[in-house]
Amino acid sequence: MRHGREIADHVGRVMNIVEGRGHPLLSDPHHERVARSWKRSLNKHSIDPSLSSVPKVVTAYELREHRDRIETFMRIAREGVERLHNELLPANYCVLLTDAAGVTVDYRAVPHLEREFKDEGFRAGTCWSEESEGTCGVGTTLIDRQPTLIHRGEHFRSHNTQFTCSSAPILGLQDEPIAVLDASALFSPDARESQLLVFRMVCDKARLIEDAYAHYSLRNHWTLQLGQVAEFMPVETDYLIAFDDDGRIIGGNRRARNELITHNGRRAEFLHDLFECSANDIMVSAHASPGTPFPLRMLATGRRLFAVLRAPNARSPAQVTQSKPVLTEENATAPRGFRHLALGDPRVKSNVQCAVKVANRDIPVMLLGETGTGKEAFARAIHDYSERAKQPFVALNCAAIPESLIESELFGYRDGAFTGARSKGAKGKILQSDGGTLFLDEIGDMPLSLQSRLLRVLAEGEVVPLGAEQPTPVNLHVICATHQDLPELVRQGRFREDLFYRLNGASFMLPPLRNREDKRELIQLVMREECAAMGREELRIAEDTMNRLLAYDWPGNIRQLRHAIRYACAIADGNQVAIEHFPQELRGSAASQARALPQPAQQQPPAAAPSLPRSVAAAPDPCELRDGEPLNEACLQLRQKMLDALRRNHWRVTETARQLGMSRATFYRKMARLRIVAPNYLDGEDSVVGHG
Ligand SMILES: Nc1ncnc2c1ncn2[C@@H]1O[C@H](COP(=O)(O)OP(=O)(O)OP(=O)(O)O)[C@@H](O)[C@H]1O
Repeated sequence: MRHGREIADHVGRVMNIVEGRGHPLLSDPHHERVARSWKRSLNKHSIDPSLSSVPKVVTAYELREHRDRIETFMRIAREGVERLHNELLPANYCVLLTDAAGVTVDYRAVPHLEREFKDEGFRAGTCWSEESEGTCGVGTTLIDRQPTLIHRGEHFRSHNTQFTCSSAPILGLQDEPIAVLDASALFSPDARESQLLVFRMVCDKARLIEDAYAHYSLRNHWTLQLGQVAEFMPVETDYLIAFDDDGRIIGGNRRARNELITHNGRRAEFLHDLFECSANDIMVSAHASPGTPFPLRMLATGRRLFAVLRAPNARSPAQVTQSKPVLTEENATAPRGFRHLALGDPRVKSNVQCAVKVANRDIPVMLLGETGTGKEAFARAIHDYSERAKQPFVALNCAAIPESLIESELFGYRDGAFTGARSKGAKGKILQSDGGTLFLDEIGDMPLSLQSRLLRVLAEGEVVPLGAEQPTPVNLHVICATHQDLPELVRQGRFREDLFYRLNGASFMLPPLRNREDKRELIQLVMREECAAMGREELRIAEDTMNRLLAYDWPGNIRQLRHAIRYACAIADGNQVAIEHFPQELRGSAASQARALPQPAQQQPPAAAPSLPRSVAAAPDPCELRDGEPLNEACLQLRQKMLDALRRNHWRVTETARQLGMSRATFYRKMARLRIVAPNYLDGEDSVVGHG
């Protein structure tokens, strides 16, 4: 109950302001806002400032209607409201969430003060709009769409002049108010400053809820989550930007709308209007290291941010095929999942066109091509495009693990199936990929004895783990890959013919890098990815270096390209990557190949220093090959011998070279000449390709 004297003083202050007799507080922008609100309350809403009745409460039926209208939002907001309530409870603040009409749809009381708050009108259903209450935290926030602290005598109605209310708006994607979050206390110190911390807490929680709802509202689009510090990205969204398959900006959270998307009064339409790269580049960077923040630079300001890309929530395959294909350049017509692979090479393009047709037909796929041509990347793209995308993609490289282990790796085993088995058994790769895709790399290295067991899995859709008696049903899409000539292995009796036909539902030959027509685009793309990963976006490839990279024959294909570029980017000091920054085998070879390229005399690169001991380098080599020349019979035999020995030794080069009576350097040189590259390009002391 307010005393008559207090009410009279309050009304006197209000009238002084409203009737323009001034007040010292008016110099402050906050008090200017309060004054404007007081004027609205009196002149527009015709509210009596002396009124001391409790606020209006809507009926239970009306409250249900108010809640129903924002049911989903309330579900998302609940966590934020709860957290604020828990934080402020010890200080005797109640927390409320109102809708855009100012009606309290969610209310958290202070248990030991519940009656007092209720008597003053704090409860579910109370309407705190400015039209009803005059100046108050919620009402003035809704009108100004700004966080507002209305402290004690700043309220308009005398009934509310003991309260302190910190309120913050929660806006939708079009800046329309959805709700207001508010924390109020019945009693507080006189000084307004005593409330600034609570005010800050309310603003932060309102932002948290608004961002969570923006994430939800934009879930069916591509979204970029952006932040200033990579390490903060997983826990806090600074900016959120959504875009469509064309790279056109759909919207974003409030900070992104105000600070990024609209700059100097102009609204960016596409991602490339905003960043120094295209949507295509962003897709590629994100694909290279899923879930890891990658750097992006703002076009207008040069400011660097970190980004994480999130794919749209699952769309039906029909929607995916109808959705306009992404991006601007060569790959504009490639379907989702394949865009980073198809950069303009006609063979890759036709592979992609065919792959999308079989992706959802459960037709086994066989991928052929030299090592490092991107067979696994292609297999993943098929999986990502297919309806199985949300299920596991499980890969097994049959050449990379000893024969004796393939069986348990693939089929799994029950507890105690063999000596050394883990006591709880293990789910093999086949069962791990149940519902998804099993990628069998280097299928030509699958031991004959296991080929028949694999055939049974494919034919009968069930697997019997080692030591188990009963088969377990399994549903998987098998994609296999090999760089070997499988029909030849079939002829030699090393690969089962029936398994070959079972696996070969649709086959795709991935071209070697040296024959790809989009070699330049691939080099640029890998360069961008590697630079982004190192945070060295300023690095560029000099044109003469590019020519030499284009002329090199890349026996290890895209894998070798990626490693070479990664190495060069790490070595280069300035802004340019030059040929001397690349690994030795590339410098030597590129130098000789580049001689054929027409180059202005002054741009001739310096001859690369020979890397091999003179005696070895000078020795006549029966396997000396010119660019693109097929391997002759002698070379093929030596290649097979080296490959067999490498596999026996699990690709340990030093050991293999020793067994074959060659120095390590000679062995490396022959590997390069004979286009042998390890299935997994190992790093470290025994790396199969030495740099330097
Ligand atoms: N289109 C592409 N664009 C960029 N990078 C690619 C592309 N295709 C493959 N890569 C990269 O090349 C490397 C080798 O790719 P992947 O493992 O798919 O080749 P592979 O043919 O399966 O090799 P292997 O036969 O030795 O198993 C990986 O680092 C991959 O990221």
